[in-house]
Amino acid sequence: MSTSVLAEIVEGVREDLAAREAVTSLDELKAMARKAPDALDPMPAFRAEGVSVIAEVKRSSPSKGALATIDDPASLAAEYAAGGAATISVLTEQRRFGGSLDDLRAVRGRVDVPVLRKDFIVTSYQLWEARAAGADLALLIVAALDQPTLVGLLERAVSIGLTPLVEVHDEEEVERAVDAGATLLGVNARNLKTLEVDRDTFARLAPRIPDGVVRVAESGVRGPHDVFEYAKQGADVVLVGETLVKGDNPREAVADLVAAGAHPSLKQREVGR
Ligand SMILES: O=C(O)c1ccccc1NCC(=O)[C@H](O)[C@H](O)COP(=O)(O)O
Repeated sequence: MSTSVLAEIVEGVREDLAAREAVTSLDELKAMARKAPDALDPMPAFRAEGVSVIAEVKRSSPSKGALATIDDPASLAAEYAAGGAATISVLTEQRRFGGSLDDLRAVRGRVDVPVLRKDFIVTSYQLWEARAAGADLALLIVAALDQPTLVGLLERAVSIGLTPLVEVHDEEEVERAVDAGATLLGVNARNLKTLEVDRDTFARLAPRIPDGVVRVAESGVRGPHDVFEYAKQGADVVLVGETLVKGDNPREAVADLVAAGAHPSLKQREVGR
């Protein structure tokens, strides 16, 4: 994917957003968000012993096309939670990932753990939408935002109770995320130009993330071995999509990842806490 494909995705997101804005005003959305149950804080679990797992509801992707037929996202999320997932990520982008806010609402209605809105968020309207749908976290992708917009969205997210997960792909973006005040920082191993996954990206960038910032390793986790490796490199959290939706026992698959991240030999690792 070239950067222009990211721009293409964001263009589609903006078109879909304009259609929703024509139906629901920002004031109406804010009123709905204020009626939502208080947001859950994912950070205590992320800072606890062992590596936390964010398990993703992912129907399809630009890199792989259709991944799985997910008839009941809430049941899938419930299986993830039963396996020990600390947070459920729901891809809500429709055109390339086949997701929706309906998926997020369904998941929210079923699980007790925090829920992440995973999307290409470019305006505060989408943050209010996330909160109104019951999300507890929202993704902010540094590559999709200029610095003032990143700072503004991060502050807005926090002010309405959402925990922002700030996603980076390279050294410069780490600096921008930290300058913006990120406390939960995701290193995505998927290169946005080629769509290829390079699992060494996390090891390269992790030393640049200050202590106290929670480090999330995103993308390309094939199984327990990758969780173990990311943990050794300092990951506090892993975010896993494809491997879980393509497997036949999501509860067991999540439990295996959680167990790998809690391996006794990891006790001495340095973590960004
Ligand atoms: O998954 C893609 O192809 C993709 C392409 C362009 C931008 C984002 C993309 N994925 C979003 C994600 O960050 C992943 O869904 C998430 O990290 C889980 O990755 P994986 O475990 O490799 O499915």
